[in-house]
Amino acid sequence: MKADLLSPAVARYVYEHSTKPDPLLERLARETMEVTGDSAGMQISPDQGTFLTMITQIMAPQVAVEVGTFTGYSSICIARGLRGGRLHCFDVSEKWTSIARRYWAEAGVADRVTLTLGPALDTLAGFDQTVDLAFVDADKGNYPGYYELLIERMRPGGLLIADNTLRRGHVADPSRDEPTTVEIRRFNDLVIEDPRVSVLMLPVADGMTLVTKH
Ligand SMILES: C[S@@+](CC[C@H](N)C(=O)[O-])C[C@H]1O[C@@H](n2cnc3c(N)ncnc32)[C@H](O)[C@@H]1O
Repeated sequence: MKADLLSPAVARYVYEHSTKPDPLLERLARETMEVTGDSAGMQISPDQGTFLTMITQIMAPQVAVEVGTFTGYSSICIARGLRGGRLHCFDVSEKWTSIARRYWAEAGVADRVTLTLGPALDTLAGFDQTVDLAFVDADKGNYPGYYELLIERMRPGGLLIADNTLRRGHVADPSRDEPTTVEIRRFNDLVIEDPRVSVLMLPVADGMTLVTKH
């Protein structure tokens, strides 16, 4: 459970009163742990997965984008919420996304997911569709670049969700100056100053920022 922003008792309560992942997602989480070791911590948490499926159902996007796919957990949650739209995934890792491809097939969503491999600043620059929904969960230093590329392409009323925007609460602690904390602070400041959008930070898991375009 990633929600160490809450007390353990509240985090447990929230977990117990939220829809759980199905056996396929549980198996994917287990395999990710076995195959990637410590990197498995990059995977979104079950409550975030439930949230992504719900928000995708509500938004009913024709074009959804994910930056940072890893072994596929969040992409399956988004793809499962689609009703006729497509999810375009961007990642650099052939190795990790080969696991995602296998699970997309098993989950029955492979026909609605496209994967583009390569540095996402370059590959997104060549993406020429209007974006309805975006989930950003890749290298934190490039969040400002991904944000600009996605907001430029987003329809009015579209939604961008950025993950890990609280950095375990370190963003609010001036004594913390690790590179990733500094990068995320810079991103959070940039977004709240942007007159094109409305912003809500959700203290879910490691912090998710919701950004809607006016
Ligand atoms: C935090 S993980 C994504 C976790 C995923 N959303 C999930 O739920 O399992 C970050 C991913 O970003 C990818 N990544 C890192 N740098 C990247 C870049 N410059 N361009 C595209 N993807 C990148 C990594 O390969 C990794 O798979």
